[in-house]
Amino acid sequence: MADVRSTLNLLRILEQLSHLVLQLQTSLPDEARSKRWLAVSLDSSEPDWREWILQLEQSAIEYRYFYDPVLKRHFLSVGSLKEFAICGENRFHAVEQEWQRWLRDIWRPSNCPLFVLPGFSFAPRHESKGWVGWPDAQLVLPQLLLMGNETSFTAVGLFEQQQPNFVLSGYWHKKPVEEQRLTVDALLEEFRNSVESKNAWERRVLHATEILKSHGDLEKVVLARLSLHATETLPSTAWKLLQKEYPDNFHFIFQHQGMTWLGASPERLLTVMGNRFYADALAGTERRGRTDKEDKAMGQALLKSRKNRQEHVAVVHYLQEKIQHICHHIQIPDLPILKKLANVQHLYTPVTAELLDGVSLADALKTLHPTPAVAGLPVSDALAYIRQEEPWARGWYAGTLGWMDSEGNGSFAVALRSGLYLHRFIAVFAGAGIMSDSLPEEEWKETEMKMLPIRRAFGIF
Ligand SMILES: C=C(O[C@H]1C=CC=C(C(=O)O)[C@@H]1O)C(=O)O
Repeated sequence: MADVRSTLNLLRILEQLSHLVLQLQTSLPDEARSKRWLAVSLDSSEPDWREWILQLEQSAIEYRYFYDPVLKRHFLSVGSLKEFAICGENRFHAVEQEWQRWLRDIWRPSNCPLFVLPGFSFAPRHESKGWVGWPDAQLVLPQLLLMGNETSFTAVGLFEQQQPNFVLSGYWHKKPVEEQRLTVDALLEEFRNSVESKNAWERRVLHATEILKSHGDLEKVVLARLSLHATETLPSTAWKLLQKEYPDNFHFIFQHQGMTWLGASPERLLTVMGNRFYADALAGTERRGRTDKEDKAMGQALLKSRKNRQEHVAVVHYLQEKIQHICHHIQIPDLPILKKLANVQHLYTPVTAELLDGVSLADALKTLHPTPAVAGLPVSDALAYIRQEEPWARGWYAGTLGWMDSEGNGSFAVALRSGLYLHRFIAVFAGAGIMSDSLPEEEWKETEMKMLPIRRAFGIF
């Protein structure tokens, strides 16, 4: 009976919020009457994130979920009152401005928090090809927001002032609409045609090393690949496994037009909290050892590996150079440490700083995304190389997504160790940083290791 209880739980929360808003409407201050939306919140205990996601997956209501391991906080955004999608270079600022516009049209009591979960692709699309149905950036104003930890949560309901009844319940048991199948089928076909053989991908790596050796501007390029698998596992089940195996990663599930984009990323792009700024440099990879002794030895070897250290230092320098335009009081440790995940270990350097006055979250996102860890160095040359040489569109793989609140705070992860679920298929993505001395076979193995978490979570061995 767990299902029924949880279904009722979410609906009951919405019902309570709906009663609150009806009460509020009788005593609204004048300035509230001209606003389009009203928001109300309630605090409660015993959140059931897992059951809620399971229930949402079985409904036709689109939702977005993000877990921030630094704050140890879950964010869930359910349904959609309004959507904003945009393509092009100006996407970060366009999203921020749209959010500000929406905020000006929402009236809420002073203690009612608000946030959204925006998502951005790897790079603005230059042609219309690839990832049909997915814009370069997307923002949704949900009907219901839930945020909290394992023991308590805050629920926020958003309602049209003119029509404050909640709209979700009617959709609860609906099946996904048929038109979405066309987009899903088109994307599946695109991915089928994008899968490369081991030989073909290694040829691409070899070609990149030749370019890198030719002493042009390009120092490093990240080459990615995808694999496509039939699966009987549902995203909510995969997510549960990922949460168990990778509790310290950023977890995300973004539903869009009947598709589910999900992952468990080790890499934070940035966090902004007031004027505090945090970012991670993550580049350089080795597998985990089979015993403690082997694992330690492999970690030490990674710390000493010339190729990996070079790759890592280049990312750190890049970050340092970039953020000095938006930050001061920058603190970066001299040496990387190891970030150990269940299947791989990475070289990792945490970066902290203070934002300069007047710098917004969108400024910071635009400054840092995409990083050399997912593009290469220099970033603009690497992007040009990827655009020309990568035979498929990355879409939202290696993009960025996270949460953003009404005060301009937010935290964004790089969408790695990720996959797109399309009606019983999972497309899995991974890339590897290619330097002039990279060995194609080793890089292939590295992408296989990086694909393992998503493949395993979907029952693919
Ligand atoms: C591009 C990916 O990983 C990046 C992040 C960490 C380490 C990386 C590396 O060692 O190549 C990559 O730069 C991926 O997971 O698809």
